[in-house]
Amino acid sequence: MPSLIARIDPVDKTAGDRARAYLDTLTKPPGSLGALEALAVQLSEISKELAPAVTPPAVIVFAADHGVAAEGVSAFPQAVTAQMVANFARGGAAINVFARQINARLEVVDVGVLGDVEAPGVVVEKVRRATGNITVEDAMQPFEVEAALQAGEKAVARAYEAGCRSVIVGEMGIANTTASSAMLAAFTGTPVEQVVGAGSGLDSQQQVHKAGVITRALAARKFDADTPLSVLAALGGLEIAAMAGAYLAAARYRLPAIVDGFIATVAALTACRLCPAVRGYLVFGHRSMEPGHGVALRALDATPLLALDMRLGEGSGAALAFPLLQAATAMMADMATFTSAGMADSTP
Ligand SMILES: Cc1cc2ncn([C@H]3O[C@H](COP(=O)(O)O)[C@@H](O)[C@H]3O)c2cc1C
Ligand SMILES: O=C(O)c1cccnc1
Repeated sequence: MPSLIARIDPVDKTAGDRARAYLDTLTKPPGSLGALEALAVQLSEISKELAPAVTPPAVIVFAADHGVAAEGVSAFPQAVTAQMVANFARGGAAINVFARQINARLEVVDVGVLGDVEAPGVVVEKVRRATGNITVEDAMQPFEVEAALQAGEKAVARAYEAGCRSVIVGEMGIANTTASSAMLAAFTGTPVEQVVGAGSGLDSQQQVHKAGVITRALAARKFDADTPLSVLAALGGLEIAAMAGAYLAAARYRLPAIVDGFIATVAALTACRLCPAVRGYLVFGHRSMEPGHGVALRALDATPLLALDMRLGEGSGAALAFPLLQAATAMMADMATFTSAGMADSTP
Protein backbone atom coordinates (compact mmCIF):
# COMPACT_ATOMS: atom_id res chain seq x y z
CA MET A 1 0.00 0.00 0.00
CA PRO A 2 2.78 2.54 0.73
CA SER A 3 4.00 2.12 -2.88
CA LEU A 4 0.48 2.79 -4.20
CA ILE A 5 0.10 5.89 -2.02
CA ALA A 6 3.48 7.19 -3.24
CA ARG A 7 2.14 7.13 -6.81
CA ILE A 8 -0.92 9.29 -6.05
CA ASP A 9 -0.64 12.91 -7.22
CA PRO A 10 -3.01 15.65 -6.09
CA VAL A 11 -5.60 16.87 -8.57
CA ASP A 12 -4.48 19.74 -10.85
CA LYS A 13 -6.04 23.00 -9.59
CA THR A 14 -4.60 24.94 -12.56
CA ALA A 15 -6.54 22.72 -14.96
CA GLY A 16 -9.59 23.49 -12.82
CA ASP A 17 -9.00 27.24 -13.19
CA ARG A 18 -8.81 26.82 -16.98
CA ALA A 19 -12.11 24.92 -16.96
CA ARG A 20 -13.72 27.63 -14.80
CA ALA A 21 -12.61 30.34 -17.21
CA TYR A 22 -13.85 28.35 -20.22
CA LEU A 23 -17.23 27.75 -18.53
CA ASP A 24 -17.77 31.52 -18.42
CA THR A 25 -17.31 31.75 -22.22
CA LEU A 26 -20.18 29.30 -22.89
CA THR A 27 -23.60 30.57 -23.99
CA LYS A 28 -25.26 30.75 -20.57
CA PRO A 29 -25.24 33.19 -17.69
CA PRO A 30 -22.08 32.57 -15.62
CA GLY A 31 -22.68 29.93 -12.95
CA SER A 32 -26.17 29.10 -14.20
CA LEU A 33 -25.47 25.38 -14.52
CA GLY A 34 -24.70 25.25 -10.79
CA ALA A 35 -23.37 21.96 -9.43
CA LEU A 36 -22.80 20.69 -12.98
CA GLU A 37 -20.23 23.46 -13.43
CA ALA A 38 -18.45 22.48 -10.22
CA LEU A 39 -18.47 18.89 -11.45
CA ALA A 40 -16.95 19.88 -14.80
CA VAL A 41 -14.22 21.80 -12.97
CA GLN A 42 -13.48 18.79 -10.77
CA LEU A 43 -13.33 16.44 -13.78
CA SER A 44 -10.79 18.81 -15.36
CA GLU A 45 -8.74 18.89 -12.15
CA ILE A 46 -8.71 15.09 -12.19
CA SER A 47 -7.89 14.57 -15.89
CA LYS A 48 -6.04 17.83 -16.70
CA GLU A 49 -8.33 18.03 -19.76
CA LEU A 50 -11.16 20.46 -20.51
CA ALA A 51 -13.68 17.79 -21.55
CA PRO A 52 -12.35 14.39 -20.45
CA ALA A 53 -13.88 11.05 -21.41
CA VAL A 54 -15.68 9.43 -18.48
CA THR A 55 -16.99 6.44 -20.47
CA PRO A 56 -17.03 3.56 -20.15
CA PRO A 57 -17.53 3.48 -16.39
CA ALA A 58 -16.42 0.51 -14.31
CA VAL A 59 -18.75 -0.85 -11.67
CA ILE A 60 -16.87 -3.02 -9.17
CA VAL A 61 -18.87 -4.74 -6.43
CA PHE A 62 -16.83 -6.16 -3.56
CA ALA A 63 -18.52 -8.86 -1.47
CA ALA A 64 -17.63 -10.27 1.94
CA ASP A 65 -19.20 -11.56 5.14
CA HIS A 66 -19.01 -10.21 8.67
CA GLY A 67 -18.56 -12.22 11.87
CA VAL A 68 -20.60 -9.62 13.76
CA ALA A 69 -23.69 -10.85 11.90
CA ALA A 70 -23.85 -13.48 14.69
CA GLU A 71 -24.93 -10.70 17.09
CA GLY A 72 -28.26 -10.23 15.28
CA VAL A 73 -27.45 -6.79 13.82
CA SER A 74 -29.03 -7.25 10.37
CA ALA A 75 -32.62 -7.72 9.26
CA PHE A 76 -31.41 -10.47 6.92
CA PRO A 77 -29.46 -13.72 7.44
CA GLN A 78 -25.77 -13.95 6.57
CA ALA A 79 -26.50 -16.43 3.74
CA VAL A 80 -27.97 -13.53 1.73
CA THR A 81 -24.45 -12.27 0.96
CA ALA A 82 -23.61 -15.40 -1.08
CA GLN A 83 -27.09 -15.51 -2.56
CA MET A 84 -26.75 -11.92 -3.77
CA VAL A 85 -23.34 -12.69 -5.30
CA ALA A 86 -25.05 -15.44 -7.32
CA ASN A 87 -27.75 -12.92 -8.22
CA PHE A 88 -25.10 -10.41 -9.40
CA ALA A 89 -23.59 -13.18 -11.56
CA ARG A 90 -27.02 -13.85 -13.11
CA GLY A 91 -27.55 -10.15 -13.75
CA GLY A 92 -30.65 -9.81 -11.58
CA ALA A 93 -29.71 -7.28 -8.89
CA ALA A 94 -30.47 -3.56 -8.89
CA ILE A 95 -26.83 -2.74 -9.63
CA ASN A 96 -26.90 -5.05 -12.68
CA VAL A 97 -29.87 -3.16 -14.07
CA PHE A 98 -28.36 0.29 -13.45
CA ALA A 99 -24.92 -0.82 -14.72
CA ARG A 100 -26.48 -2.00 -17.98
CA GLN A 101 -28.27 1.32 -18.30
CA ILE A 102 -24.94 3.20 -18.29
CA ASN A 103 -23.04 0.58 -20.36
CA ALA A 104 -20.67 -0.12 -17.50
CA ARG A 105 -18.10 -2.87 -17.24
CA LEU A 106 -19.35 -4.76 -14.17
CA GLU A 107 -17.14 -6.95 -12.05
CA VAL A 108 -18.03 -8.75 -8.82
CA VAL A 109 -15.09 -9.55 -6.56
CA ASP A 110 -15.45 -12.03 -3.67
CA VAL A 111 -12.93 -10.85 -1.09
CA GLY A 112 -14.39 -12.79 1.84
CA VAL A 113 -17.78 -14.42 1.38
CA LEU A 114 -18.32 -17.26 3.86
CA GLY A 115 -19.47 -19.85 1.34
CA ASP A 116 -18.32 -20.59 -2.18
CA VAL A 117 -20.35 -19.13 -5.00
CA GLU A 118 -19.97 -21.30 -8.06
CA ALA A 119 -20.82 -18.72 -10.68
CA PRO A 120 -19.02 -17.67 -13.83
CA GLY A 121 -18.02 -14.03 -13.85
CA VAL A 122 -17.24 -13.73 -10.13
CA VAL A 123 -13.59 -12.90 -9.47
CA VAL A 124 -12.52 -14.92 -6.43
CA GLU A 125 -9.94 -13.09 -4.32
CA LYS A 126 -10.96 -14.50 -0.95
CA VAL A 127 -8.69 -13.08 1.73
CA ARG A 128 -10.48 -15.11 4.41
CA ARG A 129 -14.00 -16.43 4.94
CA ALA A 130 -15.74 -13.56 6.80
CA THR A 131 -14.22 -11.21 9.34
CA GLY A 132 -13.99 -12.02 13.03
CA ASN A 133 -16.90 -11.01 15.28
CA ILE A 134 -15.72 -7.56 16.41
CA THR A 135 -17.34 -7.91 19.85
CA VAL A 136 -14.91 -10.77 20.64
CA GLU A 137 -11.91 -10.40 18.30
CA ASP A 138 -10.37 -8.15 15.67
CA ALA A 139 -12.12 -8.18 12.30
CA MET A 140 -8.86 -8.89 10.46
CA GLN A 141 -5.14 -9.33 10.91
CA PRO A 142 -2.96 -6.56 9.44
CA PHE A 143 -1.79 -8.83 6.56
CA GLU A 144 -5.43 -9.52 5.70
CA VAL A 145 -6.19 -5.78 5.60
CA GLU A 146 -3.26 -5.37 3.22
CA ALA A 147 -4.45 -8.25 1.00
CA ALA A 148 -7.98 -6.82 0.81
CA LEU A 149 -6.66 -3.33 -0.03
CA GLN A 150 -4.59 -4.91 -2.80
CA ALA A 151 -7.60 -6.82 -4.16
CA GLY A 152 -9.32 -3.44 -4.52
CA GLU A 153 -6.31 -1.90 -6.20
CA LYS A 154 -6.05 -4.83 -8.64
CA ALA A 155 -9.72 -4.59 -9.60
CA VAL A 156 -9.31 -0.92 -10.56
CA ALA A 157 -6.12 -1.78 -12.48
CA ARG A 158 -8.10 -4.37 -14.48
CA ALA A 159 -10.82 -1.81 -15.20
CA TYR A 160 -8.26 0.79 -16.26
CA GLU A 161 -6.49 -1.70 -18.56
CA ALA A 162 -9.89 -2.58 -20.04
CA GLY A 163 -10.33 1.10 -20.98
CA CYS A 164 -12.64 2.31 -18.22
CA ARG A 165 -12.42 6.05 -17.53
CA SER A 166 -14.42 6.32 -14.30
CA VAL A 167 -15.00 4.03 -11.37
CA ILE A 168 -18.07 3.14 -9.31
CA VAL A 169 -17.37 1.00 -6.27
CA GLY A 170 -20.17 -0.97 -4.62
CA GLU A 171 -20.48 -3.60 -1.91
CA MET A 172 -22.48 -6.55 -0.66
CA GLY A 173 -22.03 -7.90 2.83
CA ILE A 174 -24.73 -8.64 5.39
CA ALA A 175 -23.99 -6.65 8.60
CA ASN A 176 -21.63 -4.24 6.86
CA THR A 177 -23.55 -1.20 8.11
CA THR A 178 -22.55 -2.33 11.62
CA ALA A 179 -18.85 -2.44 10.67
CA SER A 180 -19.19 0.91 8.88
CA SER A 181 -20.90 2.58 11.85
CA ALA A 182 -18.21 1.27 14.21
CA MET A 183 -15.44 2.58 11.93
CA LEU A 184 -17.13 5.96 11.54
CA ALA A 185 -17.56 6.34 15.32
CA ALA A 186 -13.88 5.41 15.73
CA PHE A 187 -12.67 7.88 13.09
CA THR A 188 -14.82 10.85 14.08
CA GLY A 189 -15.62 10.31 17.75
CA THR A 190 -19.31 10.74 16.95
CA PRO A 191 -21.63 9.13 19.55
CA VAL A 192 -22.69 5.65 18.36
CA GLU A 193 -26.40 6.52 18.43
CA GLN A 194 -25.81 9.16 15.74
CA VAL A 195 -24.14 6.77 13.30
CA VAL A 196 -26.49 3.79 13.65
CA GLY A 197 -29.45 3.18 11.38
CA ALA A 198 -31.83 0.62 9.97
CA GLY A 199 -29.35 -0.84 7.50
CA SER A 200 -31.29 -3.36 5.45
CA GLY A 201 -34.39 -2.88 7.62
CA LEU A 202 -34.10 -2.97 11.43
CA ASP A 203 -36.91 -1.42 13.48
CA SER A 204 -36.09 1.18 16.15
CA GLN A 205 -35.80 -1.38 18.98
CA GLN A 206 -33.45 -3.53 16.93
CA GLN A 207 -31.38 -0.43 16.19
CA VAL A 208 -30.91 0.10 19.95
CA HIS A 209 -29.54 -3.47 20.13
CA LYS A 210 -27.26 -2.76 17.13
CA ALA A 211 -25.94 0.38 18.84
CA GLY A 212 -25.20 -1.67 21.97
CA VAL A 213 -23.25 -4.22 19.92
CA ILE A 214 -21.19 -1.44 18.33
CA THR A 215 -20.55 0.20 21.71
CA ARG A 216 -19.31 -3.13 23.06
CA ALA A 217 -17.05 -3.66 20.04
CA LEU A 218 -15.56 -0.16 20.35
CA ALA A 219 -14.80 -0.80 24.03
CA ALA A 220 -13.34 -4.26 23.45
CA ARG A 221 -11.09 -3.51 20.45
CA LYS A 222 -7.74 -1.73 20.44
CA PHE A 223 -7.11 0.76 17.66
CA ASP A 224 -5.66 4.18 17.03
CA ALA A 225 -8.21 6.53 15.45
CA ASP A 226 -5.36 8.29 13.62
CA THR A 227 -4.07 5.04 12.10
CA PRO A 228 -6.67 4.01 9.49
CA LEU A 229 -5.18 0.53 9.03
CA SER A 230 -5.66 -0.19 12.73
CA VAL A 231 -9.31 0.90 12.54
CA LEU A 232 -9.83 -1.36 9.50
CA ALA A 233 -8.18 -4.31 11.25
CA ALA A 234 -10.09 -3.88 14.52
CA LEU A 235 -13.56 -2.99 13.24
CA GLY A 236 -13.70 -3.08 9.45
CA GLY A 237 -14.69 -5.44 6.69
CA LEU A 238 -12.89 -7.18 3.87
CA GLU A 239 -15.06 -5.47 1.25
CA ILE A 240 -14.66 -2.10 3.03
CA ALA A 241 -10.85 -2.48 2.90
CA ALA A 242 -11.04 -3.49 -0.77
CA MET A 243 -13.18 -0.42 -1.50
CA ALA A 244 -10.63 1.82 0.23
CA GLY A 245 -7.92 0.22 -1.94
CA ALA A 246 -10.06 0.85 -5.02
CA TYR A 247 -10.41 4.58 -4.20
CA LEU A 248 -6.65 4.85 -3.72
CA ALA A 249 -6.10 3.14 -7.08
CA ALA A 250 -8.65 5.36 -8.84
CA ALA A 251 -6.64 8.38 -7.66
CA ARG A 252 -3.41 6.73 -8.77
CA TYR A 253 -4.85 6.28 -12.32
CA ARG A 254 -6.40 9.79 -12.24
CA LEU A 255 -9.89 8.36 -12.67
CA PRO A 256 -12.95 9.99 -11.11
CA ALA A 257 -14.51 7.66 -8.53
CA ILE A 258 -18.22 8.04 -7.84
CA VAL A 259 -18.91 7.27 -4.20
CA ASP A 260 -22.16 5.48 -3.36
CA GLY A 261 -23.93 5.47 0.02
CA PHE A 262 -23.04 5.01 3.66
CA ILE A 263 -20.66 2.04 3.46
CA ALA A 264 -18.89 3.40 0.39
CA THR A 265 -18.45 6.80 2.05
CA VAL A 266 -16.90 5.24 5.16
CA ALA A 267 -14.50 3.34 2.85
CA ALA A 268 -13.78 6.61 1.03
CA LEU A 269 -13.11 8.35 4.36
CA THR A 270 -10.67 5.55 5.19
CA ALA A 271 -8.86 6.06 1.86
CA CYS A 272 -8.70 9.84 2.47
CA ARG A 273 -7.30 9.31 5.97
CA LEU A 274 -4.62 7.08 4.38
CA CYS A 275 -3.91 9.64 1.64
CA PRO A 276 -5.67 13.05 1.75
CA ALA A 277 -4.97 13.65 -1.98
CA VAL A 278 -7.60 11.00 -2.79
CA ARG A 279 -10.38 13.46 -1.84
CA GLY A 280 -9.98 15.42 -5.08
CA TYR A 281 -10.82 12.33 -7.15
CA LEU A 282 -14.09 11.59 -5.36
CA VAL A 283 -17.50 12.59 -6.72
CA PHE A 284 -20.37 11.88 -4.32
CA GLY A 285 -23.27 10.20 -6.09
CA HIS A 286 -26.18 10.32 -3.68
CA ARG A 287 -27.28 10.91 -0.10
CA SER A 288 -28.36 7.65 1.53
CA MET A 289 -31.17 7.47 4.10
CA GLU A 290 -28.77 5.81 6.55
CA PRO A 291 -28.28 8.47 9.28
CA GLY A 292 -24.52 7.91 9.55
CA HIS A 293 -24.12 8.91 5.93
CA GLY A 294 -24.57 12.58 6.81
CA VAL A 295 -21.82 12.28 9.43
CA ALA A 296 -19.46 10.60 6.95
CA LEU A 297 -20.22 13.21 4.26
CA ARG A 298 -19.52 16.05 6.71
CA ALA A 299 -16.21 14.45 7.64
CA LEU A 300 -15.28 14.63 3.95
CA ASP A 301 -16.87 18.06 3.36
CA ALA A 302 -18.91 16.42 0.59
CA THR A 303 -22.24 17.27 -1.04
CA PRO A 304 -23.82 14.45 -3.06
CA LEU A 305 -25.32 15.04 -6.51
CA LEU A 306 -28.60 13.20 -5.86
CA ALA A 307 -30.97 12.58 -2.95
CA LEU A 308 -33.44 9.85 -3.88
CA ASP A 309 -34.32 8.43 -0.44
CA MET A 310 -32.35 5.29 -1.33
CA ARG A 311 -30.66 2.94 1.17
CA LEU A 312 -29.47 -0.02 -0.84
CA GLY A 313 -25.73 0.06 -1.45
CA GLU A 314 -24.23 -2.17 -4.20
CA GLY A 315 -23.09 1.04 -5.95
CA SER A 316 -26.67 1.75 -7.02
CA GLY A 317 -26.80 5.45 -6.14
CA ALA A 318 -23.42 6.10 -7.73
CA ALA A 319 -24.50 4.37 -10.96
CA LEU A 320 -27.61 6.57 -11.09
CA ALA A 321 -25.45 9.69 -10.74
CA PHE A 322 -23.10 8.69 -13.57
CA PRO A 323 -25.11 10.38 -16.38
CA LEU A 324 -24.44 13.71 -14.63
CA LEU A 325 -20.70 13.21 -15.23
CA GLN A 326 -21.48 12.59 -18.89
CA ALA A 327 -23.59 15.75 -18.97
CA ALA A 328 -20.78 17.78 -17.39
CA THR A 329 -18.20 16.74 -20.00
CA ALA A 330 -20.69 17.00 -22.89
CA MET A 331 -21.42 20.58 -21.80
CA MET A 332 -17.71 21.38 -22.00
CA ALA A 333 -17.23 19.60 -25.35
CA ASP A 334 -20.36 20.62 -27.23
CA MET A 335 -21.76 23.94 -26.02
CA ALA A 336 -21.26 27.01 -28.19
CA THR A 337 -19.26 29.95 -26.82
CA PHE A 338 -20.51 33.55 -27.04
CA THR A 339 -17.82 34.11 -29.70
CA SER A 340 -18.62 31.03 -31.81
CA ALA A 341 -22.33 31.90 -31.67
CA GLY A 342 -21.65 35.56 -32.52
CA MET A 343 -23.38 36.73 -29.35
CA ALA A 344 -22.60 39.53 -26.91
CA ASP A 345 -21.67 38.07 -23.52
CA SER A 346 -23.14 40.96 -21.51
CA THR A 347 -24.95 44.28 -22.01
CA PRO A 348 -22.55 46.84 -23.44
C1 LIG B 1 -31.47 -8.74 -0.54
C2 LIG B 1 -30.45 -7.67 -0.18
C3 LIG B 1 -29.76 -7.02 -1.20
C4 LIG B 1 -28.84 -6.02 -0.86
N1 LIG B 1 -28.07 -5.27 -1.62
C5 LIG B 1 -27.38 -4.46 -0.84
N2 LIG B 1 -27.69 -4.64 0.43
C6 LIG B 1 -27.15 -3.85 1.52
O1 LIG B 1 -27.53 -4.36 2.79
C7 LIG B 1 -26.43 -4.83 3.54
C8 LIG B 1 -26.17 -3.96 4.71
O2 LIG B 1 -27.24 -3.93 5.60
P1 LIG B 1 -27.15 -4.64 7.03
O3 LIG B 1 -25.96 -4.08 7.71
O4 LIG B 1 -28.46 -4.32 7.68
O5 LIG B 1 -27.02 -6.13 6.76
C9 LIG B 1 -25.24 -4.79 2.59
O6 LIG B 1 -25.07 -6.03 1.97
C10 LIG B 1 -25.64 -3.72 1.63
O7 LIG B 1 -24.96 -3.78 0.43
C11 LIG B 1 -28.61 -5.64 0.46
C12 LIG B 1 -29.29 -6.29 1.48
C13 LIG B 1 -30.22 -7.31 1.17
C14 LIG B 1 -30.95 -7.99 2.28
O1 LIG C 1 -26.21 3.68 2.11
C1 LIG C 1 -25.85 2.51 1.99
O2 LIG C 1 -24.80 2.20 1.37
C2 LIG C 1 -26.67 1.41 2.60
C3 LIG C 1 -27.69 1.67 3.49
C4 LIG C 1 -28.41 0.64 4.02
C5 LIG C 1 -28.11 -0.66 3.67
N1 LIG C 1 -27.13 -0.91 2.82
C6 LIG C 1 -26.41 0.10 2.28
